[in-house]
Amino acid sequence: MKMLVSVRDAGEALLAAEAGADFIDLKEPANGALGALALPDVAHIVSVLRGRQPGLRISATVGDLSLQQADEILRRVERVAACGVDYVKVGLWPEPSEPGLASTLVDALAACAARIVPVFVADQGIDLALVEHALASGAFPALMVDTADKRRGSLLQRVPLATLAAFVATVRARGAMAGLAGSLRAEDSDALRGLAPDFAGFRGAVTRGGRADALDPRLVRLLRRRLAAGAGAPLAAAA
Ligand SMILES: O=C[C@H](O)COP(=O)(O)O
Repeated sequence: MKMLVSVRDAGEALLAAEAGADFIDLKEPANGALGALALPDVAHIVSVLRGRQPGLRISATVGDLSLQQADEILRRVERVAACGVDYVKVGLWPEPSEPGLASTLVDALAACAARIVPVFVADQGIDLALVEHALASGAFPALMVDTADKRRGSLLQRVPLATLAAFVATVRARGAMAGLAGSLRAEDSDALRGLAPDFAGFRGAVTRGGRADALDPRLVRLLRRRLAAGAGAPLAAAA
């Protein structure tokens, strides 16, 4: 299982890469689950990483935007992609009062030239029909799950494991990568290995004082070991 780590600047990006992150995800964690960085900052981090860690895959987000802001999302997709990232992450926030909006946005994203990773915001569960709809386009290299409310615990406690397993199986069956995130902790490693997504994403778990705090590379290394190893890799190793 690969590891995605969210970072807010070039210093954190290099620390995360050196500590074993496979995907470097550019975002401002203080601005929400998919908080966006300023475009010049995204371009700067990309150029630093390409110079020092050329093989690394880099994603960046368009920000926490609702489904009603589809035009703004599409504009930002183009601008973020132009910064040179490999993937642009776009959140799909549930909108029960307007059920067609999400699939309309998915269709518009599928038509974009950029490599987009739709992120299913799963605080109220996962719409597996929408997942299937996104996969049917064949346009997305990866699909992710994440949570918006970071105070309410790990994704693995908030969404039934059977639903997460169905998400992973459905995505992988169509040849895309499946990613899981949402306040995941080192303690979730065993369950994550059982679910076997292509990658798991972290921010809060690689900080000491909450996801807006600075990244601690020792925690990235700990997670790297816990995700790779069987049960029993010592939790205290990063202390
Ligand atoms: O993309 C992944 C997220 O940044 C994960 O953040 P989190 O671990 O604080 O939920």
